[in-house]
Amino acid sequence: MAMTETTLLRLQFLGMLALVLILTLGLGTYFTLHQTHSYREESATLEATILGEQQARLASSLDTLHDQLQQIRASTEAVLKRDIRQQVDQALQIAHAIHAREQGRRPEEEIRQLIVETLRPLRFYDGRGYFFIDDLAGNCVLLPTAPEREGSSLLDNRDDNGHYIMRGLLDAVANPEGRGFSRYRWYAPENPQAMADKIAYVRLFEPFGWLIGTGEYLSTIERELQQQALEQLRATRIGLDGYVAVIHRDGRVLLSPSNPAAEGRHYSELPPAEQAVIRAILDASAAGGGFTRYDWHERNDSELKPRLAMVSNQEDWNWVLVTSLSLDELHVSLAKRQERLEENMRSGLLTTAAALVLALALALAFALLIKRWLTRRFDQYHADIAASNDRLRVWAESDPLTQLPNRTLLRSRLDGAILNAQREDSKLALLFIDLDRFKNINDSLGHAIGDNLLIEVSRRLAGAVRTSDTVSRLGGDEFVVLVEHLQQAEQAAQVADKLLQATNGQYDIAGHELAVTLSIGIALYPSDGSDAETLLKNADAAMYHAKALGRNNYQFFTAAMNARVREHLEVENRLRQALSRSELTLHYQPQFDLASGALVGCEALMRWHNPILGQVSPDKFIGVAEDSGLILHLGEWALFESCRQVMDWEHQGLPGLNVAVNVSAVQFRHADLPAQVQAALEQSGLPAERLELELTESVLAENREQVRITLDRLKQLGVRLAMDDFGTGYSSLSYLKHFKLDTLKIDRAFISDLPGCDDHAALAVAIIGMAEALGMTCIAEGIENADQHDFLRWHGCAVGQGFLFSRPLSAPDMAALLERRGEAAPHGAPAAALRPAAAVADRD
Ligand SMILES: Nc1nc2c(ncn2[C@@H]2O[C@H](COP(=O)(O)O[C@H]3[C@@H](O)[C@H](n4cnc5c(=O)[nH]c(N)nc54)O[C@@H]3COP(=O)(O)O)[C@@H](O)[C@H]2O)c(=O)[nH]1
Repeated sequence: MAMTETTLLRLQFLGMLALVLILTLGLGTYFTLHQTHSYREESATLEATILGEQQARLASSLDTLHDQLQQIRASTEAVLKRDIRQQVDQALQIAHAIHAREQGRRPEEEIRQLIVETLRPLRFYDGRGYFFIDDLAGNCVLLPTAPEREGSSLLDNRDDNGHYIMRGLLDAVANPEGRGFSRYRWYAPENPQAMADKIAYVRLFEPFGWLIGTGEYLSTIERELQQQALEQLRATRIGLDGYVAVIHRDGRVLLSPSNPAAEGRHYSELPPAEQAVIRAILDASAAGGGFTRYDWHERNDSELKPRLAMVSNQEDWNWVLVTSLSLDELHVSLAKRQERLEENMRSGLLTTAAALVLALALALAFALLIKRWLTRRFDQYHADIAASNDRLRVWAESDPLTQLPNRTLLRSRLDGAILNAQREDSKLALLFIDLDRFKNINDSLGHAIGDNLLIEVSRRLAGAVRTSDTVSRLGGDEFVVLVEHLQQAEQAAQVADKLLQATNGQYDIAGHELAVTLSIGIALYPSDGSDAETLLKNADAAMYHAKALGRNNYQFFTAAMNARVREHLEVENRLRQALSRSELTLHYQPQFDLASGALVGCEALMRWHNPILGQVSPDKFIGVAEDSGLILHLGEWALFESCRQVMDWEHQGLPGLNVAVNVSAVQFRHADLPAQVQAALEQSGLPAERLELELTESVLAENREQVRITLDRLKQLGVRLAMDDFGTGYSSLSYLKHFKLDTLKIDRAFISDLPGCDDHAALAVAIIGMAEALGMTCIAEGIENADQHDFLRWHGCAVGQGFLFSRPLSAPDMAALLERRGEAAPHGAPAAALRPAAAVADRD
């Protein structure tokens, strides 16, 4: 399924939305779980903290209670002593009061009896306390609990520890104050079978030498203090509903503020639930104490409520202290704090939810913004692509130098134009244009000048035709103009005329005055081709024909041109294999010293015999070889072969001979000619001064500096340089001066009508004179008759060649000639006179 941009944008938006939702849900879930988990943890911590706090409170309360009880217990003896001292002090006051009152009024014995009987009935400590009187001899005077012992000595009375009780009492008053405490053990009223610790306080009653005292059991006071302590504990509150319970280790409930009815009862008498609790408490006590939990009836409450308790032992009194708190309180406190926690969690969750909703909203807004931005970017991208496609199309379809349509666009317009012409039954013309000798300008003045010239020419071409016509550049100096909607071929000729006129003339390019002419070939649709390919090929052929006809003109395509083009192609194809198939040979045209008639050299001329084409003239194949570049191989071969051949003749004992080899402009430009020449000389052993290279003027007209460098290198090798076909081209004297050439060859065109044609005669004489003046050898080529020969010899032309003397000869014929004459000598050497009759036929 094709993915459109709208779908892409939607998908992007939905994807982003989904992502944001997933993220929001994920984060929401995470935060919720995290908060819940935190809440649970905090709640558990809180419960543990509260429990800990309560336990600490219970423990601290117990510590305080233990301290209090310890103090109470520690005060037992002091309380006892204080109390019995108060009692004895009162008894002494009474005795002294009676003695003071009755002294002198009654006999001493009566006073004694009065005091004894006054003190006898006195009771305290809930009736169990009494006063006793003993004399200093240890005899009992008053003992209300055993009157039968009164009058008897108690001096030897001992307790269960063997302590002499009476003696202890006597010791207690044996001090200046006559008072003191004495500790001993005696039968306790609650358990007459066993003795218990007792403290007595005695004071000396001097009037009768008595000691009056009383004693009290420590356990009795301690019990009282315990009772007081229990009452204090009853009033003790821990927190709101915390209280203290006391159970004796023997199982008696001593204090139960929540259930006073149970006090004084053994726990086994209580209801089973309470029994179980107390048993558990006693077990905990037996284990050293600690925290426990149980359910207990609160006062006036039938419902069992959970309590947290701490059990602790009061060892001295065999008490088990139980401080307890209602767990309800703990739960209430916990619930309150959990509520706060929950509130915090809820507000945390709400904040998280709000943040997530906000984030979601922001993300949505962001996604929308991104979508909008992307839409704009896509639009911009399309606009950019369209613009760059336009630029690309322009770039791909136009020539970068002239901005004219290039071959691609021409082809497409030509195809369209052919279709139109087919539909409309009209004609169209294709004008193939090539600048005449543009290459020379390019090579001599440089590419920048050439490019500017092309731009100017293209401007003039475009200005000369209608805007509906297409002026295109194929490359180099080739232009094609497409003219549509023609009714007659003459209209194409008019366009060609206009183009020639528009472009003909001077061009000022960077200070150079340049003259430009065009050659135009015209092909018409449908007569010269029904497709673009054919029309272009035929217009090109017509353009070549225009060139061949002297340039600066236009030619319509004809069938003959086509044949020529085909022939050109065939020659090129067959020439490619000519070297490898040894179809090429060199013929040698002898050159003679015109003054002496001596054979001085020869010109090597290429010959090609093809099995199909037969003997092909150099005029036909040299141009093709130059156009196709094959001349590079052919020329190199000719150079090596001619040097080798001349030396071969010499090695055969034939006379040494100069040899002139033609060098094409293409060869001069591209191949490393000096290196080739050096190699040919070295390989053959031919002395350099016997080799002459024939260059055409067009070679010298090209890039002067480069030409000069190559020529200098050639001169350094020692070879001779000849200017061939002099007079047909630029015939520039400056070349002769500038390049220091050795030989001037007068073109045969000027020789052929000598001596009758005055112009050519004057020209020939001028060239001969010029060569002489410049110290150059002058060679006349194409001497066909004696008049020409005489004229040239008369005017001092040094050397001549032509059919008059000999046609170009095959190597064996040349060898035969050399053998016959045996007189060949280098330039300037004396030679035998040559007779025209000695002319040798070119077997070609
Ligand atoms: N670059 C190379 N060019 C070569 C080579 N071989 C030949 N050529 C060039 O081909 C052109 C035609 O040459 P060709 O057909 O060989 O003609 C030469 C002579 O046969 C011809 N000639 C000589 N004497 C006469 C004459 O009395 N009458 C007459 N009608 N023709 C005559 O002239 C041609 C030699 O010309 P030139 O080279 O200018 O001295 C020609 O341009 C050759 O240069 C090659 O190997 N390389």
